Amino acid sequence: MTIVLVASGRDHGRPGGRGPTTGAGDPAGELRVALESLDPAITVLFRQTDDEAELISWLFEAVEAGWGVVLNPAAFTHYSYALRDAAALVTEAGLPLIEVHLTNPTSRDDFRRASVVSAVSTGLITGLGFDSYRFAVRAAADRAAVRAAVRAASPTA
Ligand SMILES: O=C1C[C@@](O)(C(=O)O)C[C@@H](O)[C@@H]1O
Repeated sequence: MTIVLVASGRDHGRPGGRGPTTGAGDPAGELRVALESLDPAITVLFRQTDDEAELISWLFEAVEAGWGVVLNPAAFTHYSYALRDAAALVTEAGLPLIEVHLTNPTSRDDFRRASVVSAVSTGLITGLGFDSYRFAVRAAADRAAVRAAVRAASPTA
């Protein structure tokens, strides 16, 4: 089962940082350790950028490939209707999209109280640092597995 982890935000992509590296590279540091504890049947692909158009293109790619998505939209969370529409295509295709925030944005600035992505996300995990990614990958993989099982039991579902 393949889950693509799509992250924006400079902290996530810093060379030698704790989060995903750029492109499809290996994760660094804490995130690698966290994801190594997951089920080996789950393949996690990493994508990191601060470019909105690139983020959107990766959501289109997930729809075409049938991948579940873990998405940290960083500040795009709070205003990007373009990203929201692309996220909606993922969930409308029956694929899980788990929105992730390392912090709890609602306890920060007022403008962070609203997420324009949450209404179309399968679920939301916030405030658990890098564990947010681990739980989100787990949730996306579980959702995809349940859907596959339901489809196998009832091909018209
Ligand atoms: O860039 C980020 C990081 C963030 O998405 C998080 O992971 O906590 C929360 C956002 O509000 C902020 O703009």
